[in-house]
Amino acid sequence: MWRSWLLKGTTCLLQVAAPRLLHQRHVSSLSVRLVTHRLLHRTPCALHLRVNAQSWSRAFKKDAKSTVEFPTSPITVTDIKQYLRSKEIPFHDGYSCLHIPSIFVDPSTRRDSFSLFVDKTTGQFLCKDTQVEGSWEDLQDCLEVMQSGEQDSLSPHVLLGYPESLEEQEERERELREVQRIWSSSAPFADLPEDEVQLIKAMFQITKISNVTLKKFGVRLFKPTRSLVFPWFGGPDSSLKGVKLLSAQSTDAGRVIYNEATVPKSNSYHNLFGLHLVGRMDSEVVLTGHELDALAVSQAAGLPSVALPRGVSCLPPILLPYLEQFKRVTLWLGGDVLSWEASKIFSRKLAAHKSIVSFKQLREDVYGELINTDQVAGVKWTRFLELNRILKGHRKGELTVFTGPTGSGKTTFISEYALDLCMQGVNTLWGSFEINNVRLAKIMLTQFAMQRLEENLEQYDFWADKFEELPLYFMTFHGQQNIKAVLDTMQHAVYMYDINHIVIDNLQFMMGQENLSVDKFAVQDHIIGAFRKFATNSSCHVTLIIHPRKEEDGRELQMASIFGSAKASQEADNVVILQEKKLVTAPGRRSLQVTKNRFDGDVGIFPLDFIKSSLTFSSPVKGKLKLKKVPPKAGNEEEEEEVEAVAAAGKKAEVKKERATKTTKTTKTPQNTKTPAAGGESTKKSQ
Ligand SMILES: Nc1ncnc2c1ncn2[C@@H]1O[C@H](COP(=O)(O)OP(=O)(O)OP(=O)(O)O)[C@@H](O)[C@H]1O
Repeated sequence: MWRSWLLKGTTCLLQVAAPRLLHQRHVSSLSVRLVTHRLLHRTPCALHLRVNAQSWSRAFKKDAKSTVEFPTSPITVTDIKQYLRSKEIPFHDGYSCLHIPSIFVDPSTRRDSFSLFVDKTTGQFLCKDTQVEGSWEDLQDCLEVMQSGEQDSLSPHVLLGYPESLEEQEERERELREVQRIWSSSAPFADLPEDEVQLIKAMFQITKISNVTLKKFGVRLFKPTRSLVFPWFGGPDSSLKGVKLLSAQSTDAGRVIYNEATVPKSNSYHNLFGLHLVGRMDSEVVLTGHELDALAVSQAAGLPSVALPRGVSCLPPILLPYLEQFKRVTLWLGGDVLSWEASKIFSRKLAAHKSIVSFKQLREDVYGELINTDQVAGVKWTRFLELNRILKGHRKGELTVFTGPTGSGKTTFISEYALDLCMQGVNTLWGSFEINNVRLAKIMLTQFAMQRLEENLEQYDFWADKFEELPLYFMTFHGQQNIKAVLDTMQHAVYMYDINHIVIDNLQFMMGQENLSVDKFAVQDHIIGAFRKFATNSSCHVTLIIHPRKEEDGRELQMASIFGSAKASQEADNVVILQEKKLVTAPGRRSLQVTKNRFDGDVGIFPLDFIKSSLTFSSPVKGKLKLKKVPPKAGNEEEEEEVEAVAAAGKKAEVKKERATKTTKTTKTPQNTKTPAAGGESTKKSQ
């Protein structure tokens, strides 16, 4: 029964998959709507984690965390090929990488002659034999050094130009010890009594997964927290590099909540779970969003299967070399719209042609949209319910133009608006040209913690640790910028981090570099048009803040206050205005007006009250709070429950405080309130 479902799903998908283009890999999305849910009777938890370019395993250079630099010399595959030819380096043209002989392995001991992979989009390289990785510039330097010294190979340590700081080294060693500690205190399923095995399987809704499959993938049980432990074996010696812990908890409402935690931390957890089981000659693989799905596929279909480290949220390019050997990659990510969209984005990265589609491909997408109308409407805000009522949600590929009077709080509002989405897993990139990233991050952190951290400095690390987990990146630009440089950076970030939302604050900072002999509004129209095109082509939402071109005292802003021509207003999918009515009785009172909504045409306006202490515009959440749980740490289940309870109490106190500040300024929020992500963020639920 089980197997027949799987095969049915496979066949169905293969019928709708794109006709194979010459030299192209077959990338298909399995119709999980038909399969996975029934297969395991469970829906894996959503992953809301961040990946950045840091690699735990790399022995050298680390990127500045969460900042996206302008790629100094955007590279093309033609440039890379030309360079390699000029150096007489042979290469194979792969799907997403060029393969060259590794220069870090002595030619006489090379196991695989083409084990160094150069990413066709970024030029970044990875040697699979030695794990050495670096930028295109690094590779060129290495090749120059090698050829000028007439050497056959280089030491893998040649790139140790950026030694780890003592702190980094200590952190890495601490993590390694933690990995070993968890692993050695975890039990293989074969060593557990059968009744306990059954209980655990029921908890994770994997009763059909056999002990043999669990053993094959090395899955163990960490008894103190009853978490499943998924190992990360990597490197040339397939050694243990990290672990992922998955725990399941039942709620009073009878739902199951899955939490996961990784060591090392999520931003350097680059594991394709199950990769160590893939043979060198395998030419087909199923790529799943969750470890348990990889087990199910392997058991039911007997196909090599690997799981992404962070589910559908991203496919880090650093993993692409490991997928190069496969002629067919089947994406099995989930049946919801988010997963469908991720499948499309990932398949582009894996080689599907960007500009050719047939209705055969579209047909499944159209069907998906028809049966998932709510998800098609986009990610809902948890702090701005009125915005959901009007705009229905935040959708990929759209352009939102946002304006408001000078100094009215545009940046402050959009910061909270974007933070809300980011807290729900929308990978977000900020281009803040007016205020620097430290100030912006401070505003966001205050909004995240919903309190003045200046007065609660002892809580700083707690909130900063949680904040660091958000999939949030910042461009490092400041002041006037050239639009092309900004667009190149955006493109790079979408490729590297699967960015879904880009905020540009604000358009005026791109105007200065353009040709001023041309009409100013023509320039503005041109820039809006460029962002529009980017949003559509990259399936990424762009929120563009624009200063109004004219403000008249006492008069509300309208669409015509922003745009130079009707053409520009046509480009935007949504137009949102922060209206400011200066009332003596309520000086902070603003209204948010939606004057254009291409999705379903609904427009409207609603009031916003500003809470100065937390820099938030969202209305305090009424009733019982739903709070996100802290990812489990070994042995702290009790503490976790306590944290939740304290969090709820802390939040109530905060709301009370806001009311109380009107009469007195002496009330303080409780000290040492270990509040996890608050602000009405809903608990991750299994569906
Ligand atoms: N509703 C409000 N009431 C009072 N102060 C506010 C309100 N919203 C924001 N502020 C404060 O006003 C200042 C300016 O806010 P912000 O920088 O967000 O405005 P802006 O519209 O982006 O400004 P600009 O027009 O210069 O780009 C900040 O100190 C912010 O904390």
